[in-house]
Amino acid sequence: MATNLSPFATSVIATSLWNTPHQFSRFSTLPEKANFSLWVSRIRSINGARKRFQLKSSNGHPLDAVPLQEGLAGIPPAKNHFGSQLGEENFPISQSEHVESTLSITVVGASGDLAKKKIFPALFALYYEDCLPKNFVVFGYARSKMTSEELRNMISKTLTCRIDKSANCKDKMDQFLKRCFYHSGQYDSEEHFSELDCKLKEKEVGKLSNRLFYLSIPPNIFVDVVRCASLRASSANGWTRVIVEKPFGRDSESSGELTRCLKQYLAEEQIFRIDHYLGKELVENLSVLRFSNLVFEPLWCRNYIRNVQLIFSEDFGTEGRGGYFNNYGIIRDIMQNHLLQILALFAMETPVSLDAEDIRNEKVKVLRSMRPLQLEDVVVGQYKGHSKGGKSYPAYIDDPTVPQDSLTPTFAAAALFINNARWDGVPFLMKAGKALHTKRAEIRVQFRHVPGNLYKRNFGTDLDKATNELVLRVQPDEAIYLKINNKVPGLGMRLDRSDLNLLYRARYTREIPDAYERLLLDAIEGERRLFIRSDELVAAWDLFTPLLNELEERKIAPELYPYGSRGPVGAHYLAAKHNVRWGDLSSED
Ligand SMILES: NC(=O)C1=CN([C@@H]2O[C@H](COP(=O)(O)OP(=O)(O)OC[C@H]3O[C@@H](n4cnc5c(N)ncnc54)[C@H](OP(=O)(O)O)[C@@H]3O)[C@@H](O)[C@H]2O)C=CC1
Ligand SMILES: O=C1O[C@H](COP(=O)(O)O)[C@@H](O)[C@H](O)[C@H]1O
Repeated sequence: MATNLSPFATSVIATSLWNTPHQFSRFSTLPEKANFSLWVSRIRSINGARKRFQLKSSNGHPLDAVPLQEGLAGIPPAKNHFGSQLGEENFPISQSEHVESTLSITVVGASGDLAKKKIFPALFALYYEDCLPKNFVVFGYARSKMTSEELRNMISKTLTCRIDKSANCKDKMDQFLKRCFYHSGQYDSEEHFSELDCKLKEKEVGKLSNRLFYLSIPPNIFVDVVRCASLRASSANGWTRVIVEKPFGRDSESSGELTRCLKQYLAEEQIFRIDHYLGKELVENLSVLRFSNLVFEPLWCRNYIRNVQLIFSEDFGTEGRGGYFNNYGIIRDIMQNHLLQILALFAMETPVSLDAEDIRNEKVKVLRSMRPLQLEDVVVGQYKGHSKGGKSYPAYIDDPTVPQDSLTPTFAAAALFINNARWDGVPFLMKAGKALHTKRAEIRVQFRHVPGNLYKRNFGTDLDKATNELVLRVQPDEAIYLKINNKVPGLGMRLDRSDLNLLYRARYTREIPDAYERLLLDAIEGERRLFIRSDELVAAWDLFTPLLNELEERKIAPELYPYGSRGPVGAHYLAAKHNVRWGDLSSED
């Protein structure tokens, strides 16, 4: 198997083998080339090192990664770029065990919106929290002409200190910025990536180099960059990983093609497909809530849950991103990835362990059990211009980069079903929209009615409203609350609805880290739990592609809704068809 992969990919397989004894069976050819007993003794020494190493990734579970701050008891034997053989001559153990390591992070597309808004600030936050290794550098790479000093100026404007931790912040920023450099180059130029490689080597000299590339660029240039980086700028002696931003294709075919192309240069273990919703605190908490509290897990099935709602809404339009958005639409932008990932986490069976593969195995089973999506179970909408309080808000098609006759949905609602024993018949309703009345993301779980409820007549007419509802408010103002029925104090017997509320800002003074911090840290640590595996991606696209094709082939016109409204009325009919009332509509929310 390894012989068909690039040298870059082969070195990563070696890394995996090196770090996880159980993976020997998967890639059994590689250890045969090396001295097996030597491998085993190294693994033992790595395991020893792990015990001393304070893990900092988001999973409280032993990692596959080589500890970054230890001396290097875990250097993988590697092939060099010219394909020389794996083996001891490349990595004499006596040397490797004493070599210091360094981490080089290259943000490709450093001049762009995401890099400025999220990636550099997240890297700084990790530095500030002492989560980055002692030796690290950050390189920005893009076509824009800029000096390192200009890059520092640019990113210094977006770095912020935590409110709860502002001591020495200015000094820390200066120290961080000193570690940031820039290289201008074309995305398809091997020569320019060779130049980057030289600059990286200058910083890494004498150390074992681990390299992380963050592709913060439009998807049409992903493969060029991966090719150039893999051939010219991958690490010769440490690991090389690549974080890929969405979109991962626009349907099954293009996504498959992207995966195939990436895998010409990278092994699956090197690809970190990011879905930043998986890095959000409340999404992380979903599994904790369910698997560490006895009160929830027994209820987590069709017998007790009436429906589940996954809601995403933004109170602004596609401003500035119309060009990108028009080619994708809200279903590809939010539903096929962020909401579907949450659904899979919500609905999966208990994984064997917290290991990334165990969790992703369970998620993929859910995705593959989804009932094919029917057009009649989907509503699409597009926002139109609207004036309110003397202010006018644009229509989607007012964006100069969007064609006047665009049918691209900026809103969608869908009813999905999971064809398995746990969830048979339970509607999972998704709703995602831009330019709505509020900004919010939440998971709502509506429970069934209490059978033979003694207090039925004390609820008045609307029994539906009196069922329990569990809400995980992902953002803003993170909270988990459970709606319960209780007696109003007094001599009569009147029932009321109240919330048992875990409001994060009231419970914890600590600022919640941004999702990109968690995900970057995990990629650095080699923790793949929160990244999308290729089979998950296949299953996600297989679910949505037929629907997307049908919408496009039949030129389904989206229902127009005013900017700042609650979205198309059709979403309510869809919910009603499945006996559901959207939970985000009640007044107390
Ligand atoms: N922005 C966001 O909030 C989010 C973005 N993403 C994804 O992250 C990635 C980066 O997003 P974002 O920063 O907004 O993207 P940008 O459009 O800002 O592009 C990033 C950089 O790529 C270069 N670039 C832009 N267009 C092209 C092109 N057609 N050909 C070659 N190079 C180009 C530019 O750098 P230069 O000209 O200097 O080379 C630009 O600064 C995208 O894949 C996006 O889908 C995902 C989630 C949210
Ligand atoms: O991936 C995306 O997410 C953002 C919303 O992210 P959030 O963390 O601010 O909720 C969305 O605006 C964008 O369209 C989409 O590509």
